[in-house]
Amino acid sequence: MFSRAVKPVVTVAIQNGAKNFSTSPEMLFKVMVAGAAGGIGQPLSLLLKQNPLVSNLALYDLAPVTPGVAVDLSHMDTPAKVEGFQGADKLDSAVKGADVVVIPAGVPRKPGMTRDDLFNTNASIVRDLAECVARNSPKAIVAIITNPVNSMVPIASEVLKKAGVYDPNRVLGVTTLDVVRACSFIGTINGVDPRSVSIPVIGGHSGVTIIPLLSQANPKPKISDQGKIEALTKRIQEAGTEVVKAKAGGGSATLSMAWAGARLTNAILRGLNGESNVVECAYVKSDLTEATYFANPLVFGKGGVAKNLGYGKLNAYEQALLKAAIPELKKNIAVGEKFVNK
Ligand SMILES: NC(=O)C1=CN([C@@H]2O[C@H](COP(=O)(O)OP(=O)(O)OC[C@H]3O[C@@H](n4cnc5c(N)ncnc54)[C@H](O)[C@@H]3O)[C@@H](O)[C@H]2O)C=CC1
Ligand SMILES: O=C([O-])CC(=O)C(=O)O
Repeated sequence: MFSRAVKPVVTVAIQNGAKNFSTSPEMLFKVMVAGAAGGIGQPLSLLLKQNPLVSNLALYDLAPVTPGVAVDLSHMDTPAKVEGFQGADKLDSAVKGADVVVIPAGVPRKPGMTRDDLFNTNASIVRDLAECVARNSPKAIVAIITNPVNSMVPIASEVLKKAGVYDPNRVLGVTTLDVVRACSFIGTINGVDPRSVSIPVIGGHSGVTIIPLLSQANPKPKISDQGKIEALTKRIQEAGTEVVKAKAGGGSATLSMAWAGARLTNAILRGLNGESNVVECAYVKSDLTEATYFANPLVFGKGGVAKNLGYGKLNAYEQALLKAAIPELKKNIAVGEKFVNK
């Protein structure tokens, strides 16, 4: 049975996707990965096994290879204790005591599909996982990677609401890959290290709902004309499809997603650990726009989302992008809520 470890204060360096930084971990946390044997789940678990804030890594999946993935990772000479949980009858034990539940369980796209085409298969997977969180670890922070993210977060939220344990600060949709891509593309354009780039990407995680705020990028992309700004925006919005096409039927982004997922999980853990000024974008319950869930920069703290930083000033082009995104987001949210409340 898991019990949370408390470690003496030491200074360690953590590789956080974009940035190197130091922290003093006092608390260590249990992270559960649902879908841990998959294309995202395996490299995500590999990255989480290296995180000094993780004491216990629970790897849950339906796939028969799951116990083997856990044994494989357990041989890494890092402190996190790894346990594998294969099959639905092991789900409750996997979730029990989890501080963070990361969900990349579900089917990915093939060429020609939209993320919404995954709804019918993935909705019940996320619903069942959220029910398990409500039963076993209602205070866990739930980070949902499974697509369509715009609808999956409302599903998990409605399930937790029904169970009477919903805390909007603890349920997030993972949009970090959009930020990672924007930083990567701007880094290339500007000829700088992409780790030195920061940019908010707001809205949601599909097509027109992905809104990179290039006007707020630091440094700004070295592009003079509006046509090129629009082309870069489009590339970020369609980057998932770029990978789906390149993999030609072999799935969607897995490695860059694992990197992005590890980055967001690390931000969540740093917040839980009491570090201040930990900021990442994620898709959460929101009253900033007419869409009741919305992604933008958030401060993470001991209870998950500590502060919503909003999205600042948009230029005319970005305002038009936002206008186009809202009806789509509202539709995606309604579909998710209806699935639980039908
Ligand atoms: N939020 C984002 O930015 C991104 C989201 N995704 C999404 O992540 C999801 C996973 O993608 P991949 O890892 O490439 O797929 P995959 O098919 O390689 O892996 C999915 C894993 O989930 C497992 N699984 C299925 N049903 C399950 C259940 N009920 N409980 C536990 N595990 C279950 C499968 O056995 C498999 O191991 C997809 O829905 C994909 O669209 C992918 C890339 C980026
Ligand atoms: O495009 C997909 O289906 C997977 C995904 O969400 C992404 O890569 O952004």
